[in-house]
Amino acid sequence: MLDRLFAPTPDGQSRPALHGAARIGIGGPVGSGKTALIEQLLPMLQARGISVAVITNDLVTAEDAERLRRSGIIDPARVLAVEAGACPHTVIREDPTLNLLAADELDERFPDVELVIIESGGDNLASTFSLDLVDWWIFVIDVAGGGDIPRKRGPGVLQCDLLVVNKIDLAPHVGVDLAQMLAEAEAVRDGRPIIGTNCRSGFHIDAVAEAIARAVLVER
Ligand SMILES: Nc1nc2c(ncn2[C@@H]2O[C@H](COP(=O)(O)OP(=O)(O)OP(=O)(O)O)[C@@H](O)[C@H]2O)c(=O)[nH]1
Repeated sequence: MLDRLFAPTPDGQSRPALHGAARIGIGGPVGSGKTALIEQLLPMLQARGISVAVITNDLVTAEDAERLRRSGIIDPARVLAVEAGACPHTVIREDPTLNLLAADELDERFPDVELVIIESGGDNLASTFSLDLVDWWIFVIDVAGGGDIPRKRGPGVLQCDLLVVNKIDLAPHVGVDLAQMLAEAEAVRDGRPIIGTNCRSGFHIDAVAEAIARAVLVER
């Protein structure tokens, strides 16, 4: 099993993880590519020898969990679904009990699991993760949502540990100046990490996997 590192926080401090596997969050607006990012990340993380499990959050269905279970890229038993039944951010921020219980269940069922990925239901730019739930979190926005998203300074964009700007392949089709969008994202985040990805082709997913490994796992 991997030794755990202390997860770096936005203020540069480190805090100990009190549970078994490292827990990371993936949030962002509806349709930005959160599930697609997980589908790309899983084989890459597994290829590094990292034992992974996933928790998905949907409003009233288990659609994202079913999609991952059917994908063949992960043991279906390692995918748990939380049905939020309310605004998705409620169960990742205000009261993450359901997700904490699901993560504890995965720790118990699969003692070898080193990384639990918690995908939030699609939300708005204000959604953020409680640090009681995750050690580190990614916010996914996409180019087709508009080049002005970073300028809106949503808490998700500002506070996440890693901002993923997805669907960069669509920039020319939706009239977005990608270089400007990335520069504005960098400016509002005071230089904290941003990665532009294409979750259909897999472009730059290796950089996301590397960022996860560096943040919450001993590199391998
Ligand atoms: N062109 C392009 N399409 C993408 C990319 N990433 C995801 N998509 C497509 O965008 C759509 C939404 O992707 P999902 O992964 O379902 O998005 P999501 O954020 O999980 O959606 P919700 O769970 O409903 O919030 C799907 O049709 C994907 O195929 C990308 O990088 N480029």
